[in-house]
Amino acid sequence: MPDTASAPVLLGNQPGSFPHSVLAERHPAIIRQVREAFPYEPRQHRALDELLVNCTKGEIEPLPADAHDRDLWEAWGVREYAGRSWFDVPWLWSESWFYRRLLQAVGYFGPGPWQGIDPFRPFKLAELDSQETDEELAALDDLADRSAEEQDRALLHGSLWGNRADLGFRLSAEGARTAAAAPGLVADDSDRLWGLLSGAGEATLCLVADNAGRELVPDLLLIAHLLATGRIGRAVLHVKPYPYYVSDATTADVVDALRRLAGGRGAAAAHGRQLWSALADGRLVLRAHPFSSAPLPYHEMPGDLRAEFASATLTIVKGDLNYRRLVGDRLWPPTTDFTDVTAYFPGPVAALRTLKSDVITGLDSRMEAELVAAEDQRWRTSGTHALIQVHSPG
Ligand SMILES: O=P(O)(O)OC[C@@]1(O)O[C@H](CO)[C@@H](O)[C@@H]1O
Repeated sequence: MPDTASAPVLLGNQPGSFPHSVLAERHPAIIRQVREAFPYEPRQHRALDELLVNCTKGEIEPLPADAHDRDLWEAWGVREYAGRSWFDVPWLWSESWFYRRLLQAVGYFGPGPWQGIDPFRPFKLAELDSQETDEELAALDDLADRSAEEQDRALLHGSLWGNRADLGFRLSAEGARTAAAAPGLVADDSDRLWGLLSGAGEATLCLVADNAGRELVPDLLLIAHLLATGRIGRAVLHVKPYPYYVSDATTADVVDALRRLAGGRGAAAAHGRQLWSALADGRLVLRAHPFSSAPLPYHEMPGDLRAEFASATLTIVKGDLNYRRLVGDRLWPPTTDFTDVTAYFPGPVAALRTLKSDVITGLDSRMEAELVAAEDQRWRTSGTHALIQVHSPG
């Protein structure tokens, strides 16, 4: 890797920085919202009080001795980070740790009556039931008359811009999405993406999902379109093994999204039924790998996941957090070569992401200059810009 190894890992310890605001403001806001959304019992309120103090002023502590994933987390960093402030360890790590600890506080991992109750479900369902979702699904009916190229583009862009629908982001950036002065799409390798899916019907697509609701629905529609047009023969959809980053998709969210599609009208319902039978006959497969919610970059992925991505024709990695994990959560110079930072990835990979954190690679210098001139550094985190980047080894 040329100038890549030296870029600093993002920490949350700089007051005024975006990572610091996530730890100091977004996490307490999430605790408040979850507490208000559920009729929790006294022990959960106590645990949430403790978490609020611990995550803003305390130190990282080992998981309880009987936690099912204690050994995993010891290996993922607790052994190294225990006793340190949440603000002084990699930001990526602290954020994942927050969601793991929040689920523990509300009894998600059990045993007990609250086992498996997703603390973010009310927010996800509200979004899935919204009028915006109705409108997006109704728009599918007009797409059938368009050219194949227009359909490809519309469904790819639906999945890409669906990434703006991120509930955690909205908690701290409400109103921040003003129209962008500089171009919306800051890097666009979509021709290369379509080249990889040129379709003998035998291709396998791995799609590493990000958010549920208004992002997952267009992700599923993209998969349905690729299967229906023979661009792929099989899709593997990677979701999170447990609720994460407020709106990240789990298996339960896939089920809700498919019920929403199949229970609708017109083209949406047809796609829903198609996906339902693709699950039944194995053309669509779900995975909830523990590493999907690990606090580590993909560079450190375990062998079984590496083998799965190696065997795929293309892996599409969705969203901001997955981008941070794909390229490494570092303050790269924006013109750092995307190919260099993803050289470790075991097969062709495409990133589809709206920009919601400081991490960025693969820009050309003119684009960077244009963005800075128009918005100073706000383009990095405002969610008004997006990218499609592809790396295909060989
Ligand atoms: O992965 P997503 O849903 O696109 O975005 C996740 C996100 O909201 O969370 C992080 C801060 O908490 C940022 O990287 C990003 O803004």
